[in-house]
Amino acid sequence: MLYIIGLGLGDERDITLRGLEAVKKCEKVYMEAYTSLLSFGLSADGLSTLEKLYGKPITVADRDMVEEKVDTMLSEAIASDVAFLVVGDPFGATTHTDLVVRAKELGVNVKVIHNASVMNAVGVCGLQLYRYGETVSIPFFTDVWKPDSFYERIQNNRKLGLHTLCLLDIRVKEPTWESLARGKKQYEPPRFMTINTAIEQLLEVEQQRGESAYDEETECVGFARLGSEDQMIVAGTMRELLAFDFGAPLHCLVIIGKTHPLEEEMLNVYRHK
Ligand SMILES: C[S@@+](CC[C@H](N)C(=O)[O-])C[C@H]1O[C@@H](n2cnc3c(N)ncnc32)[C@H](O)[C@@H]1O
Repeated sequence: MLYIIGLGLGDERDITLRGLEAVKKCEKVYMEAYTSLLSFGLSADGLSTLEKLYGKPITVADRDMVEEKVDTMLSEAIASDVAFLVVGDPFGATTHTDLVVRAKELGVNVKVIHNASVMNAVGVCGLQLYRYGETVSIPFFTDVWKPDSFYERIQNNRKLGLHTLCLLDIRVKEPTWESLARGKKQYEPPRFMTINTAIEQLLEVEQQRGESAYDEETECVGFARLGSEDQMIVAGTMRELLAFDFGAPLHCLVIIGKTHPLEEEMLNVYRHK
């Protein structure tokens, strides 16, 4: 059996009882470590906290492993119980549907154990979850690569008065261009996009497109480390949030659409002072 288990957003204690029971009976435990991270990170210490709680070693499954060596994990799950841990919910934002499809093709039984996701935790700011449009991802720009397909999506959401959740790029174990050219992979240090960088990039694209999808005065909410003890939630204009220090990752941003009075009342709790 392959158990795909959501860990929630805060720390090791956010796993559900059902999730913990499943992990405890699994012979092998993998942890997906490239689409999100727990608030205490994936440092040696962070992992050993998880390992201590579960009473067994964890294999960190990076992008290479999940994309290239997934069949090894699945063949283990034919004969024994294997856990695949995902921070947040396994089907929140990045869905691991490809893994489920591949497992089914190989005749592996799959059980999913859900948990909280960034997709619902943003509800804490008071903006109603059913008033959101398409979620967008903001990738890190380089000098020569500035993909901006998020712009139309934000524009469309805003035309309909809907809020937009912007998920911010995470670069973990990305091979450097030079190493790819040499054929021997070397990796860049991990990078997590801040709300400040996201807003800079959003405004850069608006300046180029000039279609007034949003501007410096557009109201947003910035979230850092949602679900952890020191989570930070600040509502303000893009200009205000651009200068605000949200601290350690992970960050995400909501661009506010048309609001209901009750949403406004709740947003006031988080207004930038
Ligand atoms: C692929 S999504 C998260 C998927 C995860 N499985 C889930 O359900 O939450 C990753 C992005 O969500 C945002 N994110 C995830 N956890 C967060 C948190 N605790 N606080 C703020 N943003 C978070 C960040 O922008 C991050 O780059």
